[in-house]
Amino acid sequence: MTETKRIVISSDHADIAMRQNIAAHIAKQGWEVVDIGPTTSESTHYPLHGKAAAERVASGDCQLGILLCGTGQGIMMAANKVAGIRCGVCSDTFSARMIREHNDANMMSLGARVLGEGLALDIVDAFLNATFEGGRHATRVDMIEAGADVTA
Ligand SMILES: O=C(CO)[C@H](O)[C@H](O)[C@H](O)COP(=O)(O)O
Repeated sequence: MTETKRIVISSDHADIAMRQNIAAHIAKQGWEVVDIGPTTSESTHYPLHGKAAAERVASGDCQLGILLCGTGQGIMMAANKVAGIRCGVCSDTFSARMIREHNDANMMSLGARVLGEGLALDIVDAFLNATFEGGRHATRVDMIEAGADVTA
């Protein structure tokens, strides 16, 4: 039996259309997409949306999450305040692949005012198609989660 793949996506007001187009793109790849972002471009606050999406991942309701705000930075900071979340901003496909392969990232954020939509979709694909390598990288991710010190 194949497990249903669920991914949460959210954003602030920076680019609703880009978020919805990314959601549709991901859905075509067999993911159940849980879009909890705002539906209008009325100004809102990225900390609220970053936290709400991160809680979906931290609870296990969704395996992965994609976030957008103007730069991707603020919403990433909000998501990373939730225990168990490892979220990075990506503006290139190499980083998007590596944060899965090496950092076991469970969320990625994008700068909707930084990226064109074509590049954003390629970055999303790189993130979704990569797999955590484990090994020495698992040791390091465990250190992140434990808040390990250099003297430990
Ligand atoms: O980029 C962001 C946070 O890192 C957000 O998208 C904010 O909206 C950004 O700070 C711009 O704010 P504004 O209210 O849209 O001018």
